[in-house]
Amino acid sequence: MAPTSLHNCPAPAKLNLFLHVVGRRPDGYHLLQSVFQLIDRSDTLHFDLRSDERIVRTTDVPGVPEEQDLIVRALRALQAEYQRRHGRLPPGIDVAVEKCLPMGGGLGGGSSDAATALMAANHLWQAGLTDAELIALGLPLGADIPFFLFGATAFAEGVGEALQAVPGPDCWYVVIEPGVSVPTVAIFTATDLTRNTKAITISDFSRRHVESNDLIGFGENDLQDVAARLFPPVAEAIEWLGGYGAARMTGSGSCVFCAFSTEHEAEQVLKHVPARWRAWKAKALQRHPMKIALANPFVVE
Ligand SMILES: C[C@@](CO)(OP(=O)(O)O)[C@H](O)COP(=O)(O)OP(=O)(O)OC[C@H]1O[C@@H](n2ccc(N)nc2=O)[C@H](O)[C@@H]1O
Ligand SMILES: Nc1ncnc2c1ncn2[C@@H]1O[C@H](COP(=O)(O)OP(=O)(O)O)[C@@H](O)[C@H]1O
Repeated sequence: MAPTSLHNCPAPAKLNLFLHVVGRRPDGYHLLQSVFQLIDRSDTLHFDLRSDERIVRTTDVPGVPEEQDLIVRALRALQAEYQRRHGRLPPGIDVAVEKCLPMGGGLGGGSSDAATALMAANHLWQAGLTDAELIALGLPLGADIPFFLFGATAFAEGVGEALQAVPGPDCWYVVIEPGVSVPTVAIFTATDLTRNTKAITISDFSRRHVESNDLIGFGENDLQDVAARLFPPVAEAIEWLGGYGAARMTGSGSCVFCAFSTEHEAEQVLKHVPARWRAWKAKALQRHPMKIALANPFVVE
């Protein structure tokens, strides 16, 4: 029997270990190449089936009206797909969200929340959609959603929807939140954005990543210079963290990270982070924790 609630569901953050802009689609969207890495810093979501058919967010998310919340939009998209397949709506869901991940941080929090919601509702409704079908539902809502549904370290192409598994690093990260929210659109519309990095193949990536011989590995974040120019705290955080290793921005910013071999090394760096920034350590995850939980009936419910 399917459960009627799923509580304490993790929606982990991602880091873009590198992010290249390799071209543009005819509709103006930028073609990217990136490696996405899950980390163990998460929002937490709670789901309860309702006796009617409404999707209701029961917690306030400052700055995100309920109707615009990617969680609510993802659940409604899956509800409509269920109706198309079964000729009736499944029960509604109350969803509560505890935000931990900063918005506009490049950690993919909103997309991860939506992906966790799709996985949870697919289970609660016994809707039976495959990962590929959930990815097709999620992609129009946000380009990072397919990665979270994929659920493991991935080499991503297109706008982020063409995903192939790559071995994930076994390391710890120090992540600094520079205290600014970067709107993705502001970075992609900048005239000085580099849009012509040479595309590589996944085997180029694997070889050059090993050759690069440092933990952060191959590549650059092509969005970083624009974000650092428009948002000076991003530049300051990169410069400060760069004193301890190769520091890089994730996604379109604002967060900045550096990789370390051990938790202890990450803790030592954290002790010195200037008080004006929130900073934390996180471990690289090999697999999405929600996928692990849903594959094990004794963990969920
Ligand atoms: C850059 C990345 C990398 O992981 O992540 P974040 O930093 O947001 O986490 C993503 O590709 C973010 O994709 P997504 O989350 O869909 O971006 P949105 O905020 O919806 O995009 C806002 C606007 O940026 C432009 N945009 C976005 C993605 C892309 N590949 N090309 C674009 O040109 C479009 O004009 C779009 O309307
Ligand atoms: N559940 C949600 N959590 C966070 N942001 C959301 C959510 N739903 C919609 N959004 C919108 O998505 C934007 C990007 O947020 P987020 O995904 O956390 O950052 P980023 O895209 O930089 O990784 C927010 O500014 C907000 O307007």
